This record gives sequence, structure tokens and C-alpha cells, in this order.
Amino acid sequence: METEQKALFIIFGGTGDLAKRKLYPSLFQLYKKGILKDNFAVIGTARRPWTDEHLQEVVKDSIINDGAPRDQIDEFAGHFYYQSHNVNDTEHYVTLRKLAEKLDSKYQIKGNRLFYLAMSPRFFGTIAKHLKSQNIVTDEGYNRVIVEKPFGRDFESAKELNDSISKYFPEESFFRIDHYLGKEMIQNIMALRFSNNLFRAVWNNRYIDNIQITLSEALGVEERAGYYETAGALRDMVQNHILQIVSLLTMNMPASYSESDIRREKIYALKSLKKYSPAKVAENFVRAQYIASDGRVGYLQENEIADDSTTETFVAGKLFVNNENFSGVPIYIRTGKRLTRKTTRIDISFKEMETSFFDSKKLGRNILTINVEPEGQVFLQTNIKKIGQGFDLEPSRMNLQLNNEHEVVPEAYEKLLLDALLGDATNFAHWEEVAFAWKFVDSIREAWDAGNGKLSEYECGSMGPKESEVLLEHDGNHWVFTGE
Ligand SMILES: NC(=O)C1=CN([C@@H]2O[C@H](COP(=O)(O)OP(=O)(O)OC[C@H]3O[C@@H](n4cnc5c(N)ncnc54)[C@H](OP(=O)(O)O)[C@@H]3O)[C@@H](O)[C@H]2O)C=CC1
Ligand SMILES: O=C1O[C@H](COP(=O)(O)O)[C@@H](O)[C@H](O)[C@H]1O
Repeated sequence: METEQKALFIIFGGTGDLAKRKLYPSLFQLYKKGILKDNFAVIGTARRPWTDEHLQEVVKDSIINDGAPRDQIDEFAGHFYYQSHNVNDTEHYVTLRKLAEKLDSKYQIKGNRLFYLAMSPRFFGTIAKHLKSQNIVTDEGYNRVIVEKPFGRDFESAKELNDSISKYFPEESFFRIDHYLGKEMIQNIMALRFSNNLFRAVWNNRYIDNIQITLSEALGVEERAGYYETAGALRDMVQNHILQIVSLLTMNMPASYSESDIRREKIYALKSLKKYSPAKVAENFVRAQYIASDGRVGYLQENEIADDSTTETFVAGKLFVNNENFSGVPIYIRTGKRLTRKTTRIDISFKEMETSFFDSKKLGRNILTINVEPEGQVFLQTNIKKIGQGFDLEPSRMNLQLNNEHEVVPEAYEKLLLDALLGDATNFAHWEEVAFAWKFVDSIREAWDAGNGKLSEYECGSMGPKESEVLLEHDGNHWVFTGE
């Protein structure tokens, strides 16, 4: 059980979608657990002229379905204050500092400050600079800055962004959110790998034949066309979430469960990603767009999308991490919008057994599935004896349930906010991880931009274009998850 934390949160983008849907409900969960109690306050800032009362109503609306008692909701919302603020206006930071000082003293916060930048990254540098120059960072407690994605659109812009913040906030106070790292089952990867001798012993290229990572979404581009047009699936999902998962699956075992040891191994795994020549990118990566089908409009007909947009809404690829344990193991990845259904899963397919004891053709492969969403589950596909006479085999699935029958699995943002309060950056992306991931993604993007690899099409409700199937068929493999 965590103890009560004292902190002043200043949320830039306090009127935005992320604040309402994720941040306020997550802070409320921390409040219900007593981690936030008497000594905390939240300042929401944005340009629109809201009042404290209006923000408090918005906060209450965001948690109204929680089922918590009304007086608890009211007490929680009473800790919220609103400051109308244009991040480009220096004068506004003066008012913000005064409000921060007043609340610090009222709630006896002791100078601990968390600055959450929930707005467009183009403002991050300006905000960081003003926080320092206008003395909103304190000397008494800690000062931590949490930044949202997208963290750049290539290595160069990410570096610029990073430099603009790290001038004022050193790496240990700089928390780059990748919300996948807050998901329970993603955190379970290390638990499975490093706390079970059974898995640890076979987690290498002698036993693993291939790894498959699927992050499929049923939704389309929805309200985020403006952003998505500048990103596409490769930047939106592969550079961050998928490559973070790849690093957790393939890193060498860290010397200890500590931020620095885990980070070192993740960085090494990402640095070991094999880069392709442009021609090989075309062979090993597939990109595609959803077209009008299944009663739904295609990407090009979505609001605010140019008629000739070539932004990919689907990407599949074959990667290699050339480190000691994983060189030679294909890691197939795919992600896309408007696919069959929302699923996040990892399938680890083990090599076929060479044995004269059984007819090896009749043996199914062992497949370990880590299901992240919709339900957190782990399955192991095995072979067992058919009940009865003789010695025939049949496939069977072992189900390793999370022990969560009576416990609600915390939302990723709740866990990450608590980590930031505790100053633990293990589940955040370090600059070097971000940098190596961008360098890899840039090499794919540059090859595509130079005309290597065509943009394919796929139907809404499918699992992507046929080229995604062919990618695995070339190696004699197939996607374990078919969408059913
Ligand atoms: N929404 C989501 O689910 C996710 C969002 N993100 C990232 O989080 C960030 C925020 O996203 P989201 O909440 O959806 O975006 P919104 O567009 O909903 O919110 C943007 C916020 O920025 C404020 N703002 C814009 N310009 C200024 C300015 N000059 N000065 C002060 N405030 C300003 C807006 O308020 P006002 O207009 O009142 O000034 C608003 O509060 C983005 O980087 C996004 O990529 C990441 C993952 C998921
Ligand atoms: O970061 C992003 O993730 C969401 C998917 O997140 P999930 O937790 O629902 O799996 C995706 O829809 C969005 O495009 C992307 O920016």
C-alpha cells in the first residue's frame, strides 16, 4: 500500500480530451486509494475563460459513472483550480506562479510539483522555458515534467523537442509517457520472463521460432484526422508502443529490477534492431489504407482527410533484434485502424520439436499468447494425450489467469501518474530508447518516401491487406491471431 503523496499538479491542456477522459478519472482513483488525500491540488490551465467552479463540474462529470459517493466526488473536485492561460504569454505565468504558491501553502504541499503537458508538443519548449524563467519550479520539493506523445515525427524533431525540455528539466525529472508501459499485461512481460525458470530457460533463439505482435483497432481515425495525417500508423503506433513491446520481449535479463538496469537492456535491444536497405524495406514492410467497405467510409472519405492522402492506416513488418539471444528470430508486427476488432496480443511461437518419440508432424507447436486487451490473459498451447486407449495426442490450451477476480486492474494512466509521483521512471520512455526507435522508424519512412513499397488497400473489418499474410507465408508462417 502506497503512502499519501503531497503534490501540486499543473495540467497544461486542462480543458482537453485527454485530461477529461484519462487524467481526472485516474487522479480520482488515486484519491479513492488515499494516495492523494489532503495535501494535493490540481491547477488546470488552457486558454478558454473557465472558472474554478466550471472546471470542478467538468471533473465531476468525468468521474460521475464511477459509482463513488457524491460527497467523495465533491471533496475531490474541491481540490481543482482553473487558470486561464495562454502558454505563449509570459504574463500568464506570473499569475500561475502566484496561484501555485497560494495552493502550496493552503494544502501544505512542500513544493512538490508535477507539470503535465497534455497539449500539442509544439508548445513543450515554451512551457519548459517559462516554468524555469518565471520561477514556477520550486527549490523546496521536486519538479517533474510529464509529456504526452507524439514525441517528434522523426529523430531530428524528437531531438529538438528533447533538447528544448532537457535544458530545464534533467532526465531524472523528465517523464515521457507511453501509456502501453502502464498496461498490466505489458508489465507482466518482465514478470513472465524473469520470474519463471520455465520461460526464462527457453526465451531465446534456440527455442523461439517467431514472435508476433498485433495491436488492432476496430475504430477508424475518428476525431484526430489532423494529427493522424501528420503521423500514420508507423509513427503513431510502431515508433512507440510496438517498439517498446519489442524491447521488453527481447532485452537481455537486467542485472536487477531497477530503473537503470532495465533501461540499459531496453536501450541495447532497440540499438540492436536490424536496419534494412530501402529495397529490403519494400520486402519486409507492408503499408495500407482502409477503403470504403462493410458499410463504412474509407480513410480518404473521412472528415479532414485529403482526397489523395497516402497516410497509412495499417502497417505490418518483419523485424530482427540482433542481440545474443534473439538474432535470427523474426518478429512480425502489425497494427491498424478499422480492423476486425480491438485486440492487443503477443504470440510467441516455439520451434517444432525434433523427436523420434512421436511423429513430429502430428505435434502442434507450443505457442505462448500474452493477451493484453480486451482481457488480460496468458495462454499456452500445448500437446496432451487424448483421453482413453492408445497414445494419440491432441492440442490443449493452458490458461494462466491474472489473479484479479476481486481486484480491479488499474488503468494505465493511474499507474503511470503514481509512478511519476513516486519518481519512478521505469515505465516511461528514456530519451535513448526514443532516439533508437526513431532512427529505426526513420529508415522505413525514408524508404517509403523514396518510392520503395506500394500503399495497399484493405477492407474495413478485415485483418489488413493480403500482403500482410504473404509476408509470413514467405517464411512458411502464418498469423496465429486471425481476428476470430
Ligand atoms: N486524447 C487522447 O486520447 C490522447 C492524446 N494524446 C496527446 O495528448 C495531448 C493532448 O491531447 P488532447 O487532450 O486530445 O487534445 P485537445 O485538443 O483535446 O486539447 C488540447 C488542449 O490544449 C489547450 N491549448 C491549445 N492551445 C493552447 C495555448 N496556446 N495555450 C494554452 N492552452 C492551449 C486547449 O485548450 P484551449 O483551447 O482552451 O486553449 C486544450 O485544453 C496531445 O499531444 C495528444 O497527441 C496522446 C494519447 C491519447
Ligand atoms: O497512442 C495511441 O494509442 C491508441 C490506442 O491505445 P489503446 O490503449 O486503446 O490500445 C490509438 O488509438 C491512437 O491512435 C494512438 O495515438
